[in-house]
Amino acid sequence: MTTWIITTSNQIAGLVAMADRLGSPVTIVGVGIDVLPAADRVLTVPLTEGLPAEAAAPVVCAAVEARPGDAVLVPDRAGERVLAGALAARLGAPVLTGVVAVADGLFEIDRFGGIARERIRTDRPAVLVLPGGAELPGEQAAEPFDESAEPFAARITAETSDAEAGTDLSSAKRIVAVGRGFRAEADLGLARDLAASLDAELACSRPVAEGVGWLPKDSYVGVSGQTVKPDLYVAVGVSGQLQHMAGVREARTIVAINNDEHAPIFAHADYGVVGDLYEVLPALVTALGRGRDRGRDTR
Ligand SMILES: Cc1cc2nc3c(=O)[nH]c(=O)nc-3n(C[C@H](O)[C@H](O)[C@H](O)COP(=O)(O)OP(=O)(O)OC[C@H]3O[C@@H](n4cnc5c(N)ncnc54)[C@H](O)[C@@H]3O)c2cc1C
Repeated sequence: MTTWIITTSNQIAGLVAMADRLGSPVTIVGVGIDVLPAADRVLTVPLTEGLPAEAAAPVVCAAVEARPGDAVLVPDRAGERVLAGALAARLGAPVLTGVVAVADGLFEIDRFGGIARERIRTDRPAVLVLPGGAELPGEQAAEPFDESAEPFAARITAETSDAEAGTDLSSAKRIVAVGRGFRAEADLGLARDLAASLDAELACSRPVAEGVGWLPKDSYVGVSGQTVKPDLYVAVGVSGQLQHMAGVREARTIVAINNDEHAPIFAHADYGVVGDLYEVLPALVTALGRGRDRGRDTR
């Protein structure tokens, strides 16, 4: 049996951890990347300039000779999800998301934000879409995979960059998450100040991204968004509904700031501030600044 990891970057610590649990020899297939973390076998599917990773799907499918019992691990990122779909179609394999445990070929999956757990056994390979995780050092030069399969004829014709994009929340150590407690988009500046003070990334609840569109869609945390495991998660004006908290279960410390003492978030928080975020955030940013200044004085 083999565990396959398909990736376009070295941000695969989460996948390597799952591969360790599966215990089979590991083959990493890098798409458009040729120096990868060490594994039993490391292959690269080269990408010519202007070709998006998704276009390499036919070549990636040719490279992955998965057999029943094999697991194919793919990071939960936009381009790679397309590769997961192509591989599943080619292998006749199920795509499993939310896998939390594997034992003897039995995959355990959280359902409904973790209130139920489903167990799945398959007599085919399984394609698992998982949070990629932190970056690992590139240690092994990959062998090029030479195959006659033609990539799709897609081309990158233009690129627009989003000021907020490019953050992989799944590997962030500190996160400030904003919810609908903010009255206006401009007020998110308060949360950005706090994030800057804490050297944290900015995330949000689903309505902030999908509803009012104040932050990009890949910024929201929860059962249908990102799964995160930071050391510190500061939830500001977030009510703490089950669907949101499902994405935060592995956070080490949760701090909640909410003006409703009965908000569900307080049942999940290690520390809670019952108060108006419009007063609490500026005070917190000032206090953190003072703390830093004091630290400088004593050096
Ligand atoms: C199938 C499904 C999937 C979903 N998936 C997700 C998901 O992945 N992620 C997700 O986040 N949601 C998801 N949701 C939505 C989820 O159920 C909640 O509706 C959502 O998380 C609520 O977002 P919120 O906490 O920002 O807003 P609200 O629930 O409106 O909470 C706002 C909070 O701000 C507080 N507040 C208001 N004013 C202030 C103030 N001045 N100072 C301090 N606090 C204040 C309020 O007390 C309240 O607790 C899903 C829903 C469904 C049905």
